[in-house]
Amino acid sequence: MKESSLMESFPFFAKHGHMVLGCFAVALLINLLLRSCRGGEQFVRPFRTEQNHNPIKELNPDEDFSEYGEATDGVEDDSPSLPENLEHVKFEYSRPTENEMRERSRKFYEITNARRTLRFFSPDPVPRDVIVNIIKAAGTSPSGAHTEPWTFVVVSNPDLKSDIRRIVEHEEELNYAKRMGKRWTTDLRPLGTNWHKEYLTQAPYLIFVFKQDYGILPNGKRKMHYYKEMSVAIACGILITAIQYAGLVTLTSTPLNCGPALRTLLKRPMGSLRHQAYEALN
Ligand SMILES: N[C@@H](Cc1ccc(O)c(I)c1)C(=O)O
Repeated sequence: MKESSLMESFPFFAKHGHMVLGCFAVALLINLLLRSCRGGEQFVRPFRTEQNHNPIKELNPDEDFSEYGEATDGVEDDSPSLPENLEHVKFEYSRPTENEMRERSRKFYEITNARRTLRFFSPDPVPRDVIVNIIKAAGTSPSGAHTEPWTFVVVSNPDLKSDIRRIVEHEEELNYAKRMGKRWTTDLRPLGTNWHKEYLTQAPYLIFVFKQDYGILPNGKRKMHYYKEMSVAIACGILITAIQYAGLVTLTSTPLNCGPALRTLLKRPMGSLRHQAYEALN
């Protein structure tokens, strides 16, 4: 399992600083990890074909999920992962006029063009249902074989945020000092980034996005996930855009080398060999 590269599409310019004062804030951390299991507050989007199903599943962190087990079997099975008689959702469409399209695309561009990657946030609270809607929007993303290989974990607890900040700042200090190297740190200099991550305790919400390398079928077998990184990345794009559309602000970040410690803190399932080694050492 490898950590994704950090996504940085818009630099933060000091002159935009005043724009966020008084705004609601959301810090977004993207971390690509193993399949979902437990920890924090967790939202999982079910198949859209499941009618009358509450799309948000809130898991009790103390619940025992061991019954789901580890997938021990391969996928040499002739039954598909989705139901054979999968019910398809009816598509309703009415084509807008060209002028309507022009206007809608222009307005949408204006909204996306106003997004900035920020490293300071207002601690003002944001209604929880807004975050739920945003995650539901991200969960409408297309995915390989409709496997929806993602888990969103939302952290708002101040103690947990402090623990996360401690882990990230510790690793990032090493990253900047040793791991990233001269070229990388030189390229980042104009952006003014460093290992101090006050925003991790300032922002009202941290959203972790976990990649599920595979799922577990009801019969305990492994459910194959296809194009998982691409699928998760598309979902992240929708997530960020939904946050922007709601009038909130974000930082998209993948703190290098923090995966194992964050997985452990957030009680995520064992991931890479590196994570297992980390667990063994701690
Ligand atoms: N993870 C570090 C370094 C960093 C920062 C921005 C960026 O676009 C890239 I690529 C890397 C940090 O978050 O400071």
